[in-house]
Amino acid sequence: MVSSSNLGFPRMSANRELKKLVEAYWAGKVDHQALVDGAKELRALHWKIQKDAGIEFIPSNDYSLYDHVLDHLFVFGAIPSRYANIPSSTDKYFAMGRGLQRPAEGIDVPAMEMKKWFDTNYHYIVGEFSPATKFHLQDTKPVDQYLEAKALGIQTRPVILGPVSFLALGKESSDAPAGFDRMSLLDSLLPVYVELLTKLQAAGAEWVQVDEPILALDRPAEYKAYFAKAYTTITAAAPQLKFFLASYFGRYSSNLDFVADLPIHAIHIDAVRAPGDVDIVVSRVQGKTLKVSVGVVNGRNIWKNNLAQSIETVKRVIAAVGSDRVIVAPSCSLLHTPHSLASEKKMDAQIKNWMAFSVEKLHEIVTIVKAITAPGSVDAILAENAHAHELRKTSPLIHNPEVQAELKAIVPENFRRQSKFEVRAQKQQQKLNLPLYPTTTVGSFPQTKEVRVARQKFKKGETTLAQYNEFINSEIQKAVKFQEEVGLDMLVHGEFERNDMVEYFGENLKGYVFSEYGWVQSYGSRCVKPPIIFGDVSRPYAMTVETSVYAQSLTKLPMKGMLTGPVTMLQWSFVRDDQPRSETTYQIALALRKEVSDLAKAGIPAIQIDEPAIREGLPLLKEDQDAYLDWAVKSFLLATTDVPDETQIHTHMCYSDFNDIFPAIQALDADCITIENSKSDLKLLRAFEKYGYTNGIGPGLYDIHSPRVPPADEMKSRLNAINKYIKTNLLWVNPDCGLKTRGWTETEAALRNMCEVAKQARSAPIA
Ligand SMILES: CN1c2c(nc(N)[nH]c2=O)NC[C@@H]1CNc1ccc(C(=O)N[C@@H](CCC(=O)N[C@@H](CCC(=O)N[C@@H](CCC(=O)O)C(=O)O)C(=O)O)C(=O)O)cc1
Ligand SMILES: N[C@@H](CCS)C(=O)O
Ligand SMILES: [Zn+2]
Repeated sequence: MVSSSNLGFPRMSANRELKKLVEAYWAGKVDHQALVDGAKELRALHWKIQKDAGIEFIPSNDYSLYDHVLDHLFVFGAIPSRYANIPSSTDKYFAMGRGLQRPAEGIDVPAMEMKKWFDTNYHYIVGEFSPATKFHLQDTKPVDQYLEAKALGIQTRPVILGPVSFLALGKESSDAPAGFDRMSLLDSLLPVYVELLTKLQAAGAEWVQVDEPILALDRPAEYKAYFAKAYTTITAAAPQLKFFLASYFGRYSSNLDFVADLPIHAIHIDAVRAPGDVDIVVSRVQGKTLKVSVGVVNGRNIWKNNLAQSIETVKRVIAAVGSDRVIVAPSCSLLHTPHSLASEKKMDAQIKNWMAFSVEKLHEIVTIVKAITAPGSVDAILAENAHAHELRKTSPLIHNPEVQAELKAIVPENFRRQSKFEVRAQKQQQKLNLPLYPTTTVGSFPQTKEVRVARQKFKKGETTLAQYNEFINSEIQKAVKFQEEVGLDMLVHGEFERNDMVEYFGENLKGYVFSEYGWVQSYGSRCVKPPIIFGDVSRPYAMTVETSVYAQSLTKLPMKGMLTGPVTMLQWSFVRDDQPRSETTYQIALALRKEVSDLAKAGIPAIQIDEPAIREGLPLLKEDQDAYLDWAVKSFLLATTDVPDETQIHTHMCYSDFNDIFPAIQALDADCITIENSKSDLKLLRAFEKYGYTNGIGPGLYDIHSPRVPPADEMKSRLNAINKYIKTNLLWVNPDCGLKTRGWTETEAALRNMCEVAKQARSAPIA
């Protein structure tokens, strides 16, 4: 009989309980036992939600206090030596994720690198591997959490990151010898997987979900052998366990040639991103016994499933392989969608009726199964679902003829600045008169509790708009004064008025709605609340001009306006699924073009249009990438080119590997790009040199995700290293990213060090 399954449940819970718990632990407000007990309670609640919804295959070990890749590094003992002398195991775990500075104990370790999890806004911790890496099972979290659920009467399917993805998603550590390939560690890693799987088998697990999302990427030929070796070894070692292999976020593509022949018991298809894979996989598994998990419910978006369509897809698979071999599932883990719609009391009821968050998605999965196993039993739900889809399709809320007309009127000149960079740079320097190694920041200053509480009070109606604005203006005044004092050359207003760099604009643009509780984990305890694009996007009023003009009025130094770029606005929102992503992005770009132009007209000399998500949005398979880069670059250009040469356009990118999109970065033609760099081991800079990047560039001098204050010497040697690759006249000095997650004390110490480093560099500039 066809069965229902989930691949992973969001960890934060309905009101970000996990975030609050972990942060309370870090702040010393609760002890270790409270952390352990609190997390256990949340897991129990989440298992119960899934069981009550009627899900048969419920995941365990999908839960994590920080990140599931970090959990695996910890479980397999892949802990870099710099963390060795942190005595407590929990502190060590968190230090790997976020760094730790305890001068009294002689502890000062930066965090490990974070990277985007495929094309999502979730960040994972990047493993570091060298010939010295010695794997051992140093923690049994997957077994412990399986037993925890079992004790509650819930048989779960533990989720583990597969051995090939585990290594592939890491990197060679900086002390690894040249030519060392981390995949060569597979042989020494497999025995530890075997040990873990044997323990899971002994504990009573029937199935294990092995995630190998690396299969959604183009893989070199060697991967066939890696997978064959890994899966022959681990399946043979735990013969009573059934292996559910999951890849998601895209097509198996040519990887299917070897995946279908692995000795596994079920294979998952992301039927939302890769609908074509359904028939391809089905034909490849004909004559075999393995089950097919059909991921028809979208784990990456919040729209209601088209149940009739999904039922048809599942029935097609059943017809081909038989109902006993079919599993209905979300397309990927539900980690990337918010907890439940039930908490949303303020959202427009019509639009809310088009949506499903994680809990509702579980019910969709079960409804699809019931529609097949007990025909007629869910007819009312199916009718309601069809009606909601019909209403959405024909809703006047969605379409705006003015926006459509503006899109049609775009001409090629709208994608070009007036002059080339060299000409613009001269005019800008005449106006700005910046020193060599000009210092700046990426935009945000600490979003303190005070700022957030002030916004919360205003939103609740406890303070007036005038009071809120007065508060924000006083924060801007403090930030401007602070920047002048520490010696920065180009200032920012600090982004205090923004809850988030995307959500804020979503709240101001037409065509968007936003949720109250639609939180999604971004990294560690940090969450984002992606706004929801439901219709044509337009700008009803200038969104940032007043604030930037106010900030500029407080100083003689140049002020940088601050906007979020069109691709990032798209990528970090839940987007409409009824038109191509490119079309939605052009709509956002048109709205931003008006804002950029208004800022320039208001006398703001520099405008930064952040595009941190441009690399994240890159399609996973090479054959799809050029088309994306074409519209992504054009969208940025559309947003940024309606300004005179004298206006300096900045952009900013972070937390991705940018090497493979270099030509596109150059094509953005920004006057300056500030880019996350401090943990990139100079790889990024080599690419800037290799591709002969011609415009201004500010590679980050320090990591901003850790409370650790970078010593001046550390930044000085980083700047010297950078200067070997980037010409001095193009070089800017700045942190990796915005400072919103930092406190003022460490921000001041770090920026003072940074400005001092720039000052010293000016006294002996490298030609
Ligand atoms: C640059 N990054 C961003 C990404 N995606 C985005 N959408 N935005 C980004 O900035 N992706 C890549 C990186 C990820 N980095 C970060 C960095 C920091 C955060 C973060 O700090 N998130 C906050 C939530 C931010 C927010 O929306 N705050 C609201 C609501 C505040 C709140 O919780 N209020 C409390 C009351 C106040 C209090 O007691 O503190 C409440 O409602 O209970 C606001 O400021 O108004 C986080 O806390 O996780 C995310 C990604
Ligand atoms: N301007 C934003 C960019 C973050 S990627 C900030 O400073 O927070
Ligand atoms: Zn950034």
